[in-house]
Amino acid sequence: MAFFHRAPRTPVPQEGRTGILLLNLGTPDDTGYRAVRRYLKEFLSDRRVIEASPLIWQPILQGVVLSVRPFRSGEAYARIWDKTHNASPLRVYTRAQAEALQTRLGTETPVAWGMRYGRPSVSDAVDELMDRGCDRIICLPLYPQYSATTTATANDQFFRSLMKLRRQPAVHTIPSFPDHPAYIKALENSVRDRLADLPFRPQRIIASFHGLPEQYVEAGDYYPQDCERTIVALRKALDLRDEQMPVTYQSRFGPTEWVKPYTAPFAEALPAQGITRIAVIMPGFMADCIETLDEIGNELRHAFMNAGGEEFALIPCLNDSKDAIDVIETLAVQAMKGWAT
Ligand SMILES: C=CC1=C(C)c2cc3[nH]c(cc4nc(cc5[nH]c(cc1n2)c(C)c5CCC(=O)O)C(CCC(=O)O)=C4C)c(C)c3C=C
Ligand SMILES: [Fe+2]
Ligand SMILES: [Fe+2]
Repeated sequence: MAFFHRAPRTPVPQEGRTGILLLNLGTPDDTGYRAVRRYLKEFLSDRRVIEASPLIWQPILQGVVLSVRPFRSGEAYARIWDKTHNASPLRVYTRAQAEALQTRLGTETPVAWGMRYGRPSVSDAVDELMDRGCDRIICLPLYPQYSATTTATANDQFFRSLMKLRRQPAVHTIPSFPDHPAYIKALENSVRDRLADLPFRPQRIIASFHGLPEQYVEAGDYYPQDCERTIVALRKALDLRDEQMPVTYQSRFGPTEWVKPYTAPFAEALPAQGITRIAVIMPGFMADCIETLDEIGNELRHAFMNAGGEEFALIPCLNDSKDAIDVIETLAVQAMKGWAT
């Protein structure tokens, strides 16, 4: 096989035609053992995600982790599966975001979406944009806060997909946007809308972010600083004091220390302090997924109620709301201006 891939199927790309590539993490194709195992194997073999030497990690992954975890995760995925679309919420919302952005930008600016792990692959999404005549691609990893385990590996996969192209597009990657005004406005609106619907007034709005191993932060991953930037801006927009919107970290994986405080013990300790009514927002996720709907919406809710909590509300992620598309469109249009002639 030739080293270089085929030329784009559209032989002459249109000079200056820009395509937008939305990237997200990835998700299994169904909730069965095989599909979840395939997804976890690809995800947890990424050395950006698990930095331990493969000589040590791969036997553990192939042995105990991939024997046990697909069953447990498959049950969790089944609880939150979108039965209308027969897909996981992360896939449903990422696709909806891409379609809504396409409608906003019009057919002259093609939009495609891809997943770092699983399908549709980043490479298929790049092919799609090039087939639609793009000679420039703006890549937007859908992570408001930077982490090497998410943003950087999404970009890695994007660059990998370009490696073998004979006719390579010009590229632009959009950086994290932890306190971009459009993003903070969208979060502010989502909190105000949800609170207006609630039959109670939460004493705390916990801001729960996906966690990260401490070691990665010590080595220079500035994810917690980006999370802080988001919350400082959001508290200001909502006129909240620090203690009214505490920051916590969820989704710990494995035995090592992760960034603290951990969401579950933090929330479970609140009823003993007289805090029995809470809401939870998860601003690290642009779309609802297993981590928000099951770990927080199901598991944390039960844990909090069992610890003496009385009221618990989940603030949905931005998903395919008008505000979410405003954020994505603003970022894309700002990036396109950098290429304006
Ligand atoms: C060492 C393991 C993990 C690191 C580091 C990690 C970082 C990280 N992840 C997200 C966003 C998401 N993670 C999701 C699921 C998920 N994450 C891990 C492990 C690590 N994540 C696992 C094993 C899983 C799979 C679910 C499970 O088996 O429990 C998801 C949801 C995917 C879905 O299909 O719904 C997202 C989104 C961030 C933002 C992050 C670092 C900051
Ligand atoms: Fe994760
Ligand atoms: Fe989780």
